[in-house]
Amino acid sequence: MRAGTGPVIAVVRAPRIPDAAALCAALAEGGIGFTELTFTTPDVTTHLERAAQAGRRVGVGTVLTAEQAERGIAAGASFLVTPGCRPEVARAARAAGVPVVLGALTPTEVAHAVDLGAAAVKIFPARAFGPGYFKDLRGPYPQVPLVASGGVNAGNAAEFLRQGALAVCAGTDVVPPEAVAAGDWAEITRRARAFTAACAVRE
Ligand SMILES: O=C(O)C(=O)C[C@H](O)[C@H](O)COP(=O)(O)O
Repeated sequence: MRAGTGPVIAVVRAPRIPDAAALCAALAEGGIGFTELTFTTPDVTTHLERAAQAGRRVGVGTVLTAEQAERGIAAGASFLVTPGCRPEVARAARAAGVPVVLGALTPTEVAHAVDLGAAAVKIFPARAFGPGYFKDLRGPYPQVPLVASGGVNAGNAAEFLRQGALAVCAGTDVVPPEAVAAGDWAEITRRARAFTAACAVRE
């Protein structure tokens, strides 16, 4: 995958999800095929099951422990995401053969995440250093798939991709907690469409 063509992952951090399958369908309608539900949502495993059974590509994020990793995988998560480098989560993912995206911020943490077997490294919070930081990281780490997460929106996503992120995470810009809780799927499709349209980087 070359820079600028990567997928978008919607990160859902909502207090309530009325219908996870409908939520994923609304995102897919707007061009976002990957959804990350997070452990800060109550009953996240129930939502994972519902979305996975509907055939959606759904993963689980904010995974901090091996126990959470195992529960997420059992519920149908096809990928795991952590906010920081978590060796026990990496081990559980490897044991189950499920890809894990480990969070990192500094160059040292990026190396640690790679050593732990990360399928990709999530630079979080990406807003802290901005898009130019991805260009800096790609110097020493040209082969490491970097994902921008935290503060990415329709206004800056293309720049993160242009500067070297292979994928971007869309959180509150695409899935505002209140729209999710209200089951406003039309609004979420509209936001997903605006985000993916803004990501269409042409080089
Ligand atoms: O859990 C993850 O995977 C995260 O990366 C943490 C953040 O919740 C997301 O990155 C969304 O952040 P915003 O787009 O700023 O709303």
